Amino acid sequence: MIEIKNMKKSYELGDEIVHALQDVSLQIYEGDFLSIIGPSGSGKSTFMNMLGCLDIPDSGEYLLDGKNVATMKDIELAMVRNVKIGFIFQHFNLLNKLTALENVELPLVYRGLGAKERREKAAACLDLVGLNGRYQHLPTQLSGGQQQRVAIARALAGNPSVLLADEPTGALDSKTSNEVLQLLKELNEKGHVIILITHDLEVAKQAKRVIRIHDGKVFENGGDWFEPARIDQDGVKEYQRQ
Ligand SMILES: Nc1ncnc2c1ncn2[C@@H]1O[C@H](COP(=O)(O)OP(=O)(O)OP(=O)(O)O)[C@@H](O)[C@H]1O
Repeated sequence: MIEIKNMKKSYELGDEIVHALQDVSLQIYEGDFLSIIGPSGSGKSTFMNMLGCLDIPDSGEYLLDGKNVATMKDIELAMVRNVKIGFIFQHFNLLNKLTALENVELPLVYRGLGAKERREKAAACLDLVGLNGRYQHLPTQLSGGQQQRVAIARALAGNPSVLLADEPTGALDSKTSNEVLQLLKELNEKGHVIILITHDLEVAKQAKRVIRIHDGKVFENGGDWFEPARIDQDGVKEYQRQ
């Protein structure tokens, strides 16, 4: 469903060139649930921006459902983003003056859906994430976990094939984090591809596949990553596929 081939992205900073993504190749399949883990500065945000069609690489290919995203113009990118990808953020990014239902409806307004259809879809998405009975609550009247559920419902509203979650549990306590991760697992079982970006190994381990990013290069786990003795921030070489 997603195929990334030899993707490169550099930033110029004065005289220095930062190679944020170095020849990254990755396949993401129907039904996948993968996490991307890496320390600060490793290239996670850069990679997420590419995966979310928020930025374009310097070179390489990005095929989404067989279409080469890397060559699309801004307007096409915006369309792909709107239809194919649902975004979930660490700090929820809800509008505080709108109710839960109105927040979830918002992306559907941009799609030109009528009010009744919007309301029904938004309500169905809130039901799906376990928030029936909370339609009229404002974000400030909801717990952090409930706010993240609203944000997940909003991401689901447009029925995207991919959910791209950037540190979705970063602002939550561990119990609530587990509930949100459980919800993401259930959504994956229902057929959504989930890409979870995190710096937390315990969170990353919940996914079916774990991709480690380090100095702009990606490594996939070879199955023996998770022995405790081998887990440390600097042990990336140990984790490379043999
Ligand atoms: N706009 C930019 N201009 C110059 N350098 C940049 C820019 N954006 C990112 N970089 C550099 O590219 C590298 C990768 O950054 P990136 O933000 O992707 O890392 P990250 O893994 O998301 O880090 P964090 O977890 O701290 O957010 C870093 O060395 C960073 O300093």
